[in-house]
Order: sequence, then C-alpha cells, then structure tokens
Amino acid sequence: MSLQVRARWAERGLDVDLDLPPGRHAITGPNGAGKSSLLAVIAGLERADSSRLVLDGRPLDGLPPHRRRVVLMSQAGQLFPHLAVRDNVAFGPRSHGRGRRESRACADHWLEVVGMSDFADRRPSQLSGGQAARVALARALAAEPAALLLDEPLAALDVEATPAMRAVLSRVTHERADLVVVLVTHDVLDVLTVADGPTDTLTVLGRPVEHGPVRRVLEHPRSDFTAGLAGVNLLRAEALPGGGARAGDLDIATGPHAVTGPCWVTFAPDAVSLHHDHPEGSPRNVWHGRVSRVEAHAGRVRVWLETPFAMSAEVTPAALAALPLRPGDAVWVAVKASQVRVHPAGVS
Ligand SMILES: Nc1ncnc2c1ncn2[C@@H]1O[C@H](COP(=O)(O)OP(=O)(O)OP(=O)(O)O)[C@@H](O)[C@H]1O
Repeated sequence: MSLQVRARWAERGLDVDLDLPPGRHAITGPNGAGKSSLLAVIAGLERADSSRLVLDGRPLDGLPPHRRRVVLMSQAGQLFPHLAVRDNVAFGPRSHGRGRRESRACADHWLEVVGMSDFADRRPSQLSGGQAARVALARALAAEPAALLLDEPLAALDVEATPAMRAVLSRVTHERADLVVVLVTHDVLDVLTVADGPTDTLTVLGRPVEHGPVRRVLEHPRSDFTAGLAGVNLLRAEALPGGGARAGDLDIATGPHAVTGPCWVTFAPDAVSLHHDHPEGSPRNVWHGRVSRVEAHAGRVRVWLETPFAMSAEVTPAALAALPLRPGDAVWVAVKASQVRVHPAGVS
C-alpha cells in the first residue's frame, strides 16, 4: 500500500510530487502553504489545477470521496452529536455494508485501542475535547481506510490532553503497518514522536518543497521555516516527580510540570543566553561548552553548541558582535528553568 501524490494548484501555491510508502508522513509548512488544501485534494473534497493520485495502485482522481478508502480527520473531529460514542465509531463499517453486530464489534475494538471503551454509551457532548479526539480517531480507523489524513489532530486539544492523544496516535498508527498516515502539524514534537520509523517522512510545503526522511530534512534545512523547526532544542530525559528532569547524569532544572517517567525536554534557541564567564542569577541551567557552528538566518544568528548535549542558541547580530564568538570558542550557556518545558515522551 502506498500513496503517490502529484498535485499542482497555482492559486493555493501548491506544487508537490510525493511518494509515500505505508507508515507515517508528517506535513508541515508556514501558514497558507497549502497543507489543508493538499489533504482536501487527496480526500477528494477539492480539485487542484492538475493532480494524479494513486493509492495502492488504484488511481483516485475522479472517484468520489467515499470511494477512495481515504479518511480525513480534521481538527475538531466532528462526531455526530445525536449518536452515542459506539454508534459514531460503528458508522463507517455500517455504511460499508457490514452487519449491525459486526460493526459494533469493530467499534468496540477501536474504542479499546484508543482507550475509550468505558465511554461507549456516552453522547459526544459528554466528552472532553481530548476524549472526543480519541473517539474521532477510532471512528476514522473503523472505516478501514487505506490512507488516514490527520489535519492538526492535536491543535484543538488543551495542554493536558495533548500528550495522551500523541501517544494514542503513535500507537494506533504503528498498529496498522499497511496504512499510509499523513499528519499535518505545526509541532516538531508531533513530527518526532509520531513519524519516528525508518521509512517515515517529513514534507515541508513552501518554496522549495522539502521532503525526505525526517532527520535528513531537519538536519539540512533549506528554508528559514525548516531551520526554525529543526532548531528547537530537544532532549530525551526522565521527568522527576516534584520537578526537574534527568538525562543520563545531567540534572535539568525545568518549569513546573506534572510528568513522570520518559519525557522530552524542550527549550527554544532564543531562551539560551551565552556568556564568557559563569553566569549567576535566578534558577537556571548553566553548562559549559564550545561553539561548533555559527549561521546567519533572516536577521538572527544561530549558534550551534557542543555542551553536555548538542543544542543551538539564537541571538541578535549585535549580541554576537558584543561577545564575540567563533567556532571552537569556549562558552558558558544559560537557560532559565522557567523556559524549559517537559512533555511526556508519549510512545507506549
Ligand atoms: N476555500 C478557499 N478558497 C480560496 N482560497 C483558499 C481557500 N482555503 C484556502 N485558501 C488559500 O489557499 C492557500 C493555502 O491554504 P491552506 O489552508 O491549504 O494552507 P495551510 O498550509 O493549511 O495553512 P494554515 O497553516 O494556516 O492552516 C492560502 O493562500 C489560502 O488563503
């Protein structure tokens, strides 16, 4: 099963030629780059100037949406308000002609996979946003798609619900190994935690379109957008009860969090300050390291650093001139605890 997408839509700035094998494929890009338009073309909801879509060897162009074996799950999830949760999920199999009992069994299976079995008899209005999103995912999977399109499935969720949904997404998309999953997101954590397999890809829409294995695209950014996405400092760690995190033998001071166990620690490059002398002050992380690379990007300077782990700082040209710093120079690096965020690692 694979999905080939060639689509050009001048008015929407969309011009792509992608070959997506089974697995997870993240699509990102600046606002207005055409991410939602691309999903709408694949789902058959909109027509591009020209397109050639082939799913599992089957041309899709000209087929109505319901005959494509493509399911699009949008941000809000949009459950049928008048149907109980189980009937929402059973809707897909029912409309494909499956019997009532078989459809309910299928619904129960997917509700279990997304951890929502206990809510099968509720109405959508009795669910939280995170619970509704899980049910929407179960409903999408119960329809037995060959391609599952997810348009920012985490964007509408609150901070508490996001990690759980990210974990569910990762788990269910690994469960159906033959499925082509296309995930539109703005968040590099979604990219790294969901599209984490060897054949998974990242596409950054824009000019140029950047496409390839996730790590390769992030390590060789060809646009400021991708450089920004790749620049988020990210470290796998163990969250400590009561605050902070630990990566190997490194203690990391963090903002308040309620996470325990495996986590991602993140901080933005512009939260990193650089000093010649050991900095003092409010609770902060202070590491000693060396400059490995200095790059200018759109009026900002990115300084790549080898500290106990690789990271980058973003400073103004004036700040760099005041230091100054060159590759190989020793430097003190400080990051305020309040600017260090902790996210559950998600994959279960
Ligand atoms: N229904 C529409 N009619 C006309 N133009 C549209 C329509 N929807 C989107 N566009 C335009 O098409 C371009 C791509 O929009 P699209 O929503 O696909 O981008 P996106 O990458 O999903 O953006 P965002 O990150 O803001 O969601 C934009 O210039 C947008 O203004």
